[in-house]
Amino acid sequence: MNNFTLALPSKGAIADPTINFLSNCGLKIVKPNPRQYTGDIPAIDGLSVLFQRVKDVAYKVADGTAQLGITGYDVVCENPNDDTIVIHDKLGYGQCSLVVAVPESWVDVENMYDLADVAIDMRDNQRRNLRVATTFPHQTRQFLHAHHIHHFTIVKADGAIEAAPTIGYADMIVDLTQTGTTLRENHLKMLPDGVITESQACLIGNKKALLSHPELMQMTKTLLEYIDAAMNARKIYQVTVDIQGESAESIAHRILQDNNTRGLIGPTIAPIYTQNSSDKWFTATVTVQHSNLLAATNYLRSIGGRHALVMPARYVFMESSHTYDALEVKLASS
Ligand SMILES: Nc1ncnc2c1ncn2[C@@H]1O[C@H](COP(=O)(O)OP(=O)(O)OP(=O)(O)O)[C@@H](O)[C@H]1O
Ligand SMILES: O=P(O)(O)OC[C@H]1O[C@H](OP(=O)(O)OP(=O)(O)O)[C@H](O)[C@@H]1O
Repeated sequence: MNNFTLALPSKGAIADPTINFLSNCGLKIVKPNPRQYTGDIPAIDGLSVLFQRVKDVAYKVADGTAQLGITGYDVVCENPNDDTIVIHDKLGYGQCSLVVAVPESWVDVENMYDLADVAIDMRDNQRRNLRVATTFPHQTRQFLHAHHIHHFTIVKADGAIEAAPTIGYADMIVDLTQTGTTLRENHLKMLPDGVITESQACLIGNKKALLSHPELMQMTKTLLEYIDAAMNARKIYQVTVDIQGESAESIAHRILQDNNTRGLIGPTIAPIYTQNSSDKWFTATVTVQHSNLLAATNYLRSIGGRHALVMPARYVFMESSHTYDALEVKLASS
């Protein structure tokens, strides 16, 4: 089989979470040597792993060196490329936002309209542009233009962007934030309407490679089957209760009365063979959404359910991988 490459982050905020995420999906990565930048996923024959910086993951997928990659959605938005397709935009970790932040001392600046006034004021009264420090110039330009701010200069900086206004080489910043701590500690405030991109880890692919290699599509399908099934499972529990009743049908009827206990299709009910054969006991199994677990358990109690045994699901395979189905549609229309 052809060898294809999945590029993964080698360092930074989403490096370890990516390894853990894939491992939780049943896609453990085997790295023969911790110092090497390559690895394998034994569950998918013919797919190698290449560890790269988050930005390089995006570049390598765009130029086809890697056919698949996991990186931050913020990075993908910053480097738009016609050859890159976003296959899954919410892998559920690495959440952060790219935001506009100004010094806390700018008490009159509460939103993007106020910021537009500041830019005009600087231009008219100080004869200079608003200086914006960022490593995301593309999204910053687009966002500021969309908010009618045109008199600005991007100051490229490599790290510690948050210090730029204090040091004095920029007036304000555009950077990633997660908890907001770094902004606060640097006496900056984000503007409530200044969220440019909501980001999390995403799976991307090289469009041309996907369109021209059926074996790569097959590998991507396997990858997505595992990812979808593991992500579906996070929301679902299997609940089993013992319950007395005249018949399996009468118990099923009671269970089906409540939205929270209807499960994916309906309950499974089986007889329990007790020592006292005059008692008619059954065991009923239903799948329950995580958010409805307590409500479902309480309903089962209210109809006579006892001894609720709750098991987390490991995988929930639906009739097909919805993400793979969506990829086929996107590729067909591209
Ligand atoms: N709190 C966070 N702060 C920054 N990035 C985060 C955070 N949480 C998740 N991320 C994700 O992790 C990525 C940052 O990874 P990393 O720290 O390796 O980037 P970097 O510092 O720009 O890398 P490099 O120094 O190699 O250029 C972001 O692009 C984003 O998608
Ligand atoms: O809102 P917070 O939770 O404080 O997180 C935001 C900070 O985290 C990131 O830096 P990181 O520590 O990843 O290092 P970096 O500056 O090298 O990217 C980011 O660049 C911010 O500085």
